[in-house]
Amino acid sequence: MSEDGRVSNWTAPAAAAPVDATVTLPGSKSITNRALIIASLASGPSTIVGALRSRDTDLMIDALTTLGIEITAADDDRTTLRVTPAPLHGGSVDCGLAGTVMRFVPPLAALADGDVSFDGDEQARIRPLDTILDALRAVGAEIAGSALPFTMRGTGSLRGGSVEIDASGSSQFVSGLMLSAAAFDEGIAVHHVGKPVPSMPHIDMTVEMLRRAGVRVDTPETGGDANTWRVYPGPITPTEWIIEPDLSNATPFLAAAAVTRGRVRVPNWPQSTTQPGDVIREILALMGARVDLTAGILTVEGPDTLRGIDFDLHDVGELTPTVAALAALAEGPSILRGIAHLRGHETDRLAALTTEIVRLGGRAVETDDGIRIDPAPLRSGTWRAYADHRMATAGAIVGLRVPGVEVDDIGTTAKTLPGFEKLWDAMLSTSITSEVGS
Ligand SMILES: O=C(O)C1=C[C@@H](OP(=O)(O)O)[C@@H](O)[C@H](O)C1
Ligand SMILES: C=C(OP(=O)(O)O)C(=O)O
Repeated sequence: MSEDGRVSNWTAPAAAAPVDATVTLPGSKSITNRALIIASLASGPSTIVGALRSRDTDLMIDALTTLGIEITAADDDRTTLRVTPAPLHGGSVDCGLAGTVMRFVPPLAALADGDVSFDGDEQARIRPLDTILDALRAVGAEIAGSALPFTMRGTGSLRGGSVEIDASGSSQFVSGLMLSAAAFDEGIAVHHVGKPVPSMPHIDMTVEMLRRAGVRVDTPETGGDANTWRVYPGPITPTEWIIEPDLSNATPFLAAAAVTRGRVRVPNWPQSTTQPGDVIREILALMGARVDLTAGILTVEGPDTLRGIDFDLHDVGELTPTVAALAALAEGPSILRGIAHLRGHETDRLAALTTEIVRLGGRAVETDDGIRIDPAPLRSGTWRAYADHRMATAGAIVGLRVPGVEVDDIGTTAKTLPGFEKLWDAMLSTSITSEVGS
């Protein structure tokens, strides 16, 4: 759905020629929403430069503002934000379909003086949440409910302490607990038990950003305890956050080069990063593309023959829809593994991807922990997005090579990349520099 609530059908443009474009991406959702939480609990005002403005980040801004934080955008630039902390009070939070809002805000809301009610989109109500709410209860919070909608009965402080959780369903349980924990009386020690935690780079991102703001954090690597992350109580330093471009959102554009024998350049690609999107370089190279990162510009050139891939995406599950679209257009079989937890993303992504690939004549089957995709000619038809921004962009990739693919709800890309269609059209309109703005 688009921001104004309309469902918008969109015929994905087929590439008449190899794409040749430079695409500048807006800021990272994950870094922006972490910066907003950390800045809200800091000991003074912080600045965020290059913030993503999208449904997920605007929901985060609204949530924090509702609880008392002052967040203002620069007059001439919506992506520059000033965040001024204030005592937190009760309110009502709309999580939309944003995992980062529904998992990162409740720990902060436990510090509010008053009730904070949470709700979200219908699909958000079935996303896993009880793990983090149970953890908050175990460290002193009073909460009515165990999924959306629920109410946090804030008392102005939270004890904190040690808690054991099974975070195999989402890394966001660990990140959410850590992000606000410096403001808990005893900080927090999160001990994970269960199958491996997915999306570890996102936990690394949390740790790195907390440390940048002066928070003391122990990890399994630095603290000595396997599967335990510890955040010590203490002040959070006001910080100037410079947000990297969203590398996961870059992947459909890079895929466009890979499937059209074209060339796409993405400037401002970080030399080192905790964003999982960086792994697209390895994936595209394995599929046969030429990948080069020089002077901050990532260039991908598509191969004559796109190879299938056997890849464990457990750490970088966010990339699955893009990789599945690539695999559906590849010459050989692909196996995408390690991603059972994607059944709890915006939609059940394993079911959604296999259904949509098969609907267009492709060969895809769900496995216990992923998808197997075999080469088959695809035909025109409707590609359903299931209110999932990355399903929508996966349909756009397929449509580059299969004329007549209609994405039923391209507006859902506004979750993290408003203006996606404009940017996609600009990429296709030849070798030009295209930018999506605020
Ligand atoms: O912490 C984050 O910013 C995210 C963590 C990951 O969640 P899961 O661990 O639930 O996959 C990722 O898929 C999501 O898009 C963003
Ligand atoms: C899983 C995703 O989002 P969320 O932050 O809502 O979990 C995603 O963006 O791929």
